[in-house]
Amino acid sequence: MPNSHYFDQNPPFPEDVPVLEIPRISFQQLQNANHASSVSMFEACREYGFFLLDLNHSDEGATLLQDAEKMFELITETFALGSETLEKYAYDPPRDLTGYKATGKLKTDDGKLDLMEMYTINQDDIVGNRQARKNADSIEIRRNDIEQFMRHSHAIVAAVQSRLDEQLGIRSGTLSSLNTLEETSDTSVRLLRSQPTPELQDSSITLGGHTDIGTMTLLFNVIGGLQVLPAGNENVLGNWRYIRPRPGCAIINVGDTTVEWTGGLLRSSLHRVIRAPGEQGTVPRQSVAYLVRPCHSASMSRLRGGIIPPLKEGEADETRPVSDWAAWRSKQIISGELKPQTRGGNPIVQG
Ligand SMILES: O=C(O)CCC(=O)C(=O)O
Ligand SMILES: [Fe+2]
Repeated sequence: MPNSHYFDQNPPFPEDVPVLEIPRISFQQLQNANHASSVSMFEACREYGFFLLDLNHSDEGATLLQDAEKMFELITETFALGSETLEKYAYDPPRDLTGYKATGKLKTDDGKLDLMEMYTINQDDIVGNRQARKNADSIEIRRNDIEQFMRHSHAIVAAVQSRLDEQLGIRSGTLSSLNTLEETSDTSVRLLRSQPTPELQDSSITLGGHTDIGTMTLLFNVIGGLQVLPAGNENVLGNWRYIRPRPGCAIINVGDTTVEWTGGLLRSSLHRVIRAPGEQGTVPRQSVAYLVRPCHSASMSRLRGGIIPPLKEGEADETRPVSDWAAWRSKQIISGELKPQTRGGNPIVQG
């Protein structure tokens, strides 16, 4: 998470583990439409599908760091309720992913079961786009804090998307207009927590390999364990790289929906969470993700204009509504028809 005191309270990230060196992009520079920062951010979204967003030196960034601290407090309060209480708010997959997910509900890549507890809170519930849902008490008490975190995260993602619009050469505001807070969507705040597992191997998987299905994800964590499989690498243990959490920074990653919209120019990378490296594996791990999904009314079809490649002969536009598309993809993954893998990152074809 956010601020350095959280990092100081925990064992350090070890120096001797393989790390993916993703660029650290200053949010202040992106706000100022700094050209070099926008280009680096765009290139990172194409090459890695991930970058670090440095929130220092920006008022909006500082506010979001404070909001994220409150979400970390909320994680502690929520999971302290215990799984028996939280089961009353259990999620109902595949129809409804909001609510509590206990450990052991998902298959991991090694054929075992996941070790991550999650509680997912839907945007519409929090901003009032639909009738409020009854959540665990810890969440009900902090509705206002959650709304602030959501609105501020959303504004930061929208600012990033504006720079992507420019780099893609499409009309300003295009990407963010497809995932507004004003319309219903499956956008959510996800609270994640895993307990240390001293009895298990260092490489034990906490949350299996996946790509995020939505448009973009903004993530705060303090303890390592998040890993990315860099594009072009076979999915074997030695090829995965850690993303090192940094104080004052959020981790941003591109989701599958943006890959669709950009005709595969941007990349959504395969990532997972394994047991935290070194001494960090001895403490509980918390993270908060803001997972942006397109509005229910948005289209999944490829955007037109700029450097986005037009559909080739024989290629059909995606016409399914966003919810059907997401349900179809989840079903393919659950049934094993589609192995989750890195998508997009295609070369730019000069017209
Ligand atoms: O906990 C993390 O660091 C990553 C979580 C994640 O990838 C997700 O919730 O989609
Ligand atoms: Fe993810």
